[in-house]
Amino acid sequence: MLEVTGLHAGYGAIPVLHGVSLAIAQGESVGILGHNGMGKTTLLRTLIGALRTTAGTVRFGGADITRDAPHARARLGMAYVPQGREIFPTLSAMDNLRMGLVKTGERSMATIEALLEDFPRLKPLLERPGGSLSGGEQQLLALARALAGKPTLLLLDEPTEGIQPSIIEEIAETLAALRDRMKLTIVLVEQNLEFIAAVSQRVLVIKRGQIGDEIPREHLGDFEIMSQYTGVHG
Ligand SMILES: Nc1ncnc2c1ncn2[C@@H]1O[C@H](COP(=O)(O)OP(=O)(O)OP(=O)(O)O)[C@@H](O)[C@H]1O
Repeated sequence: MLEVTGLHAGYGAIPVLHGVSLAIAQGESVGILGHNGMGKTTLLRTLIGALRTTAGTVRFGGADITRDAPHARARLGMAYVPQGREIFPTLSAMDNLRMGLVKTGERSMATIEALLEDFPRLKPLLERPGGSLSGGEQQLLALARALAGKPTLLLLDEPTEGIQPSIIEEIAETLAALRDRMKLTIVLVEQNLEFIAAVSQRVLVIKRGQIGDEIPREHLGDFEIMSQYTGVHG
């Protein structure tokens, strides 16, 4: 479904990605593990088209989208939950969710009502301003808002950053359930070993702007071994 070949990108004259190649099948959930500054956010921003690809190709659902603008990629089914979540702080949680419908133009609330069954923690919070929710609640809201647009590929940038452990576990369970039920394809960049192991079927390691090792499936969840691949500790 997503095929990236020899991807280069950066900021002005500063190169950050030096030939990233990866292939992700429909319905697969792939984690990309890496330290701060290794290019995780840059990779996701290049995949959604917010940063220009300077060399290489991105194919999505068989089409070459390397030069497509972000809105065109969104229309094809890509959704992105950025680091920091970008909830509209003064809009209510419900209005934040409604913003997620803009992509499909849906007017009825059926999608949101169905989604809330997967996000029960949001139900009593819907009238509150988005900015008054805790970090974990905002992350759940950002996920639900992204899913309201009915994406086929969900790109997540460090969803556990700054979030208390009890909600991290809930977010992992919610994502794993959605992945299994909706056959969502997920690309998750993270440095939280436990979370990435709970959500991903495969984990790739990014180092200095390139994909290095793939951690063998049998080692997912063995945090000592995982940390040897990256130097990231659980
Ligand atoms: N807007 C920018 N202008 C110039 N350099 C940038 C910019 N954003 C990021 N960088 C640099 O690009 C490199 C990769 O950053 P990136 O944010 O992709 O890393 P990351 O792996 O996501 O790390 P983090 O977890 O800290 O966000 C870093 O050296 C960073 O300083």
